[in-house]
Amino acid sequence: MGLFDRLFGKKKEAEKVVEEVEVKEEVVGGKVESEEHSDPAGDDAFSEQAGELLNETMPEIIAELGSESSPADEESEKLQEDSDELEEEIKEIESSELAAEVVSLEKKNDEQLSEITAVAEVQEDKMPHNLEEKYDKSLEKTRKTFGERFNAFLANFRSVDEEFFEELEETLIMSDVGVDLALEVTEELRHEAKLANAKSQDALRQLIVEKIVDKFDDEKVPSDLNLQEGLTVFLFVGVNGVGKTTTIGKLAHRYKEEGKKVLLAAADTFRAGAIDQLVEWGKRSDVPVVTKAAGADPASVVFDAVEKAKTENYDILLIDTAGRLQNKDNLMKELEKIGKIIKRELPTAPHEVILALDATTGQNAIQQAKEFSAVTPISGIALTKLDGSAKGGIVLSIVQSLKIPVKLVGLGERIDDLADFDEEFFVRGLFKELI
Ligand SMILES: Nc1nc2c(ncn2[C@@H]2O[C@H](COP(=O)(O)OP(=O)(O)OP(=O)(O)O)[C@@H](O)[C@H]2O)c(=O)[nH]1
Repeated sequence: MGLFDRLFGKKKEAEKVVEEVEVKEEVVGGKVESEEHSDPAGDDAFSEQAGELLNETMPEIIAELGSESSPADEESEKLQEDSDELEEEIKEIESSELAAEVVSLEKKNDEQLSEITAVAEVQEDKMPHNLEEKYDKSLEKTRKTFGERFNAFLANFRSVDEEFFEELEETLIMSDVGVDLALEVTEELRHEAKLANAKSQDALRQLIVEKIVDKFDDEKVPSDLNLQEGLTVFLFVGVNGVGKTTTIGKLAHRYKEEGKKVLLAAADTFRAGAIDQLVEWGKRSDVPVVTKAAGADPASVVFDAVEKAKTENYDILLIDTAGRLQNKDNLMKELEKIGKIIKRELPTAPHEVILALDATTGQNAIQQAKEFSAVTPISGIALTKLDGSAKGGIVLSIVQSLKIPVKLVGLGERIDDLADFDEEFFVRGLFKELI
């Protein structure tokens, strides 16, 4: 292969042909030119010669151009092969890099998983494992606020005088124990020689807490739920958002777990969302829910539910109602109608009318309790969200001023975060750091 070919490859073949032809033409031309003057008659012969020459060389050139195994092709094939090899190599590198990346991602994933597991284990360790621990944990916020307020009051203590009692009264009211209880406790302490003789903050603290606990104990009303041998009907009332539906769901789960036959009734037909929410809780606890479309008469839902509960031998019927306090007359009429229907079907029912109150709302909850009590007799209170509240002291206030027992407490959002009220766990959880 000549230098030209090696340098410029097949692409230059055509140019080569053209050049060769030109060179030949030049030669031919030269002859023409040189013989033009001496032998014009030789032109034809020369043209003939040129033609012959062209005829001889062209097929060769064309053949060479058309040949499949031209050096240019070989070069190109080689290049192609090289490029294919390179591509293969790149692919190999890429796939090995990818594999390495996959391995490193998997490793990262494993590390993250084990981190999550470790965190979950720590959380699980922190989770209260028995009821007392649950109370203790739920009352953390209340205990802290209560304790801080109380200790701040005692830190200012100089002597047990009138100013001291006024401050004590104020501190107790601020701590959500309720005005009545605060006044009573303070009044009784005024006349106790023990307090007047107390010399240290610790002694004072102990005496005051003792007095609050004793008063609470004196006033307390039985807090056991009124369960029947046969069907027990619970009617739940309370304003929106206090945790009424959640409490029903948790209670459904509890009784279902105990092997009881449980039925729910969505008599809060005021909002479609409320019906859906109860249906959802029904699914979670695997218990049926009697429903009607939003806007239907709540009393008709109650009627269907009591009928079903009776004829199909249910043990527990939990009825959710709408708690519209905005219009007390309507609420009263609605609850009266529901009550009448229940009584007509089952004269001893409802066995419990539970008012759900949100512990985080403090004195507002007491106000709600007063308003509901004026509309319908309340047999017990479900105090929800005790775990998120710093105002758990209202339990004392509820018992003291309303004389309605707190029967259930919500200690979290999980399905099993509902407990019967336990006075001892509550008092210990509330005051343990003060004694
Ligand atoms: N932390 C905590 N959250 C609770 C508790 N009880 C209920 N909740 C939450 O409070 C919110 C309101 O609860 P619901 O059961 O929907 O309240 P409701 O009174 O039925 O409200 P409506 O359905 O609007 O009538 C939800 O996010 C619940 O998860 C509790 O004991 N602790």
